[in-house]
Amino acid sequence: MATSIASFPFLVETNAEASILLPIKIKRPLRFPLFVYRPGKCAEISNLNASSFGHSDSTSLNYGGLLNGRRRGWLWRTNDLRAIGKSTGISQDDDDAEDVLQSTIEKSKKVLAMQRDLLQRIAERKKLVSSINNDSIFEPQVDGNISYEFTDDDSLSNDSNPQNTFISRDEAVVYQNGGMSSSNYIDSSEEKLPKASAVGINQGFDKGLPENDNISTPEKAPSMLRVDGQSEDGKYETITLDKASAVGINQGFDKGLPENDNISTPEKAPSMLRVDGQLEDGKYETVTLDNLTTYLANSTETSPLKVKNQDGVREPSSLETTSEADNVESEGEKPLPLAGANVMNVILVAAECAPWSKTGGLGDVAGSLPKALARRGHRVMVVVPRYGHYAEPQDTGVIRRYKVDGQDIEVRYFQTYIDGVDFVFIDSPMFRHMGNNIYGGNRLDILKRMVLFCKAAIEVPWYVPCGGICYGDGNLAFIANDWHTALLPVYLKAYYRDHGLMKFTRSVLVIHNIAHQGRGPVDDFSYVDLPEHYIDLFKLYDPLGGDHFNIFAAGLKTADRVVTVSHGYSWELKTSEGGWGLHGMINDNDWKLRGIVNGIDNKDWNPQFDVHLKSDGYTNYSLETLQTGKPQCKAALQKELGLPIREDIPVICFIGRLDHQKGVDLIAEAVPWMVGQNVQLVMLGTGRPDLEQMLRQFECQHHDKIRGWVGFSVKMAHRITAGADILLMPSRFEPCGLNQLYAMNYGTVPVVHAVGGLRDTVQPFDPFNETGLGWTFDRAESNKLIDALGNCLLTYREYKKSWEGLQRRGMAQDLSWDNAAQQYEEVLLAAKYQW
Ligand SMILES: Nc1ncnc2c1ncn2[C@@H]1O[C@H](COP(=O)(O)OP(=O)(O)O[C@H]2O[C@H](CO)[C@@H](O)[C@H](O)[C@H]2O)[C@@H](O)[C@H]1O
Repeated sequence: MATSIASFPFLVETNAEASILLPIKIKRPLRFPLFVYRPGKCAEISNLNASSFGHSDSTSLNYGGLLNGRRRGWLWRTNDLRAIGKSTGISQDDDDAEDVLQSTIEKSKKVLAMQRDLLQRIAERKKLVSSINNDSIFEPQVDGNISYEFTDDDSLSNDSNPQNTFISRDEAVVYQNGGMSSSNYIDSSEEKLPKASAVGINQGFDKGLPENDNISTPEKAPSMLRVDGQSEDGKYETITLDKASAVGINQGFDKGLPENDNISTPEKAPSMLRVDGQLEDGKYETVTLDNLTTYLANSTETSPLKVKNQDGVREPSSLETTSEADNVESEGEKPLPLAGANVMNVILVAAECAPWSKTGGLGDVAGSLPKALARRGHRVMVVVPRYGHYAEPQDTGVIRRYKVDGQDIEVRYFQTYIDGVDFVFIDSPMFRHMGNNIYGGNRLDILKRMVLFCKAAIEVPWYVPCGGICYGDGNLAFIANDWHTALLPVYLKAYYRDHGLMKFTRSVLVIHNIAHQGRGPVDDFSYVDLPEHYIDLFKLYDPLGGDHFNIFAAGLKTADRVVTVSHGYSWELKTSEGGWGLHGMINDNDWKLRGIVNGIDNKDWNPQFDVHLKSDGYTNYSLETLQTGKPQCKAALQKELGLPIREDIPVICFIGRLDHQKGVDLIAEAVPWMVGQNVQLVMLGTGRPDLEQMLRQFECQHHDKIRGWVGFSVKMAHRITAGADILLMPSRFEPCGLNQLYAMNYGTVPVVHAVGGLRDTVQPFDPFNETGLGWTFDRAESNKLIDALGNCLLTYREYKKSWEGLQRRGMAQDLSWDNAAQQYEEVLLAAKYQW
């Protein structure tokens, strides 16, 4: 019986031209040729032919390797595959072939068993996750690491304890991409890492495995595959495969297995694993683990695999499967991505991105919005400067040079793939060692850094392969953020679109804070390196300073669409008070402006999973355990800060930048009143030196009631949010505000100035109807703050049920990014179809 390649949709035959993974942990000489790519030198791909390994058979046999984790690998001997499928030129009645056949059947069974195990673990994890939070937006992680080891008997073996097998530091996998660049995805910072879990993704072999079964190479076999996964320890792993390794992801098991050996597909398997493939015709496909089994199951002869091409359009591939896939129980049709046919390539460009770099809310947004867009099915990248040495990103080997102020500056690109998002870091001496002083230096220093950053970021889709494939400039939208990257839309136009390049690339500019605009004297124009006539975009008349140079202005005019981070702020931006000199222009461009309220990262900022609540007496809690968990966190906070541990005393907190915007001076004015209220006040912030000093002074003066923590501590921000009862946000203006969202998610009741995003997100408490989420006051004045806080304290003390209702309503909200991501998608689409 002939078995066509349709049974093995991912099973491909490699040839000498194909790049190949380094096999790892080979315990005895291989008997087969091995193509080895040596890092950095594609010319050194060497064909270690059969004789190199003491084997006389010169038949081109290959090893497919799928590196798991960052360290673990397994090897698949193509010879075996041929033995079951394709005539290799080796006599099929050869005893060896029979042996190989038998061993392959054995291996197949093992692989199936492992797959079952993986799926079971996935199902368990999924059950756990769904029991934790039905509404949770975060993606469950795979902890079912299945490993394959190339053992002495040349068989694929499964290590029952996946944590036990590792490859050493110098064992690496490198891919080579068209000679343009190479990327080493192995993180050498860890001595030992768990093995990959993706290798268990297959659907079996062929029953019976007839002697002369052929395996033919599909016309359009994936030439580059990538598997990304998150392991139990939270480490991320990226594996790039080529054709040779694609054999590891195969399909079709099963003949010869017991009748009831069906594989159950969990309702929704974790999507932490992703397989990206590029077809030979340049088309691109993505399979995540959450859809992989369905993907495979659906890919019958009559239902060809759906693939996503580089333009994001899903279309059938020539890869097909046989009805063997029917042996896998699928729980239903794989739904299309939420974005449907609208999937796009999206690149968010920002000056900071949590957790690597963060000075405020922009970092949070850059770290979490892209993940929500990716969950909708878009191919998403974040580009951010590399301010220090970060553990996850690896050097892609891509080097480019850009002119800044007449000098050629070299940049390198680092890359990692986490939660469905490619994070690309631009490395240059100009960014390096900035640490957390991201915006340090004088005006021109920052300007030059941003010129370099925007120039380098815009060409990432051309030059930086992610998972082996560059994004390209078709069906692509950039999301630039604040003035730091407002040059990007301008460069897109001036350098590219004006010259017929990047014709299908669009830009969206997000206003997080209009107060910072990248202003300077008109002469600053010489630093941005643009044709003379572009100066008009930057020139702005200011009643105070006359004509000046304004980067935000140029970005707002040039971007295809503009978003700001709440509806309230989009309205305020158009007023002379809220527009900070740009209101006229924003009014002129009103047609392309939209307000979208930020979401929060439900994984990082979730009291149920918060990693900062796992020690020092803190505890994770949820709506169900609010009444015990939150008081425990409060006591732990009081203890950590050296305050009296008193459950009955309300803890009021403030977290944020110490500047005019945040209204911390209004809190200062209210402090004399507050200390008479038998409350505790905890303030965390950095910023203006005078305000920092003020915090210290309050702590000295009222040591039994006030703590002023001067510094930037993410851990303390989380702990304070969990342990406090009340959050104060008397911001003078607040485009969105994230702290009030975090607070509500933690059952901490906000008292806010009703402005911008604060007004949008904190519905005032109505004691008659028991509705609302907190207290608001309508003017940024300390007496207004005192009024609102007074009512809040009264409710806290006298109306416990109402208080609990406030907490619960806050926690029950869906504050996730999913809703916002959908709205961003609409904006991206509008930009896409805009000419
Ligand atoms: N000392 C400290 N230690 C630890 N963490 C600290 C800290 N000071 C601040 N943070 C953290 O920084 C973030 C601040 O976010 P915000 O949205 O409140 O303000 P920001 O003004 O920076 O952001 C701008 O952009 C965001 C995103 O769009 C808008 O929400 C906002 O209105 C706009 O002003 C929060 O995650 C907070 O916990």
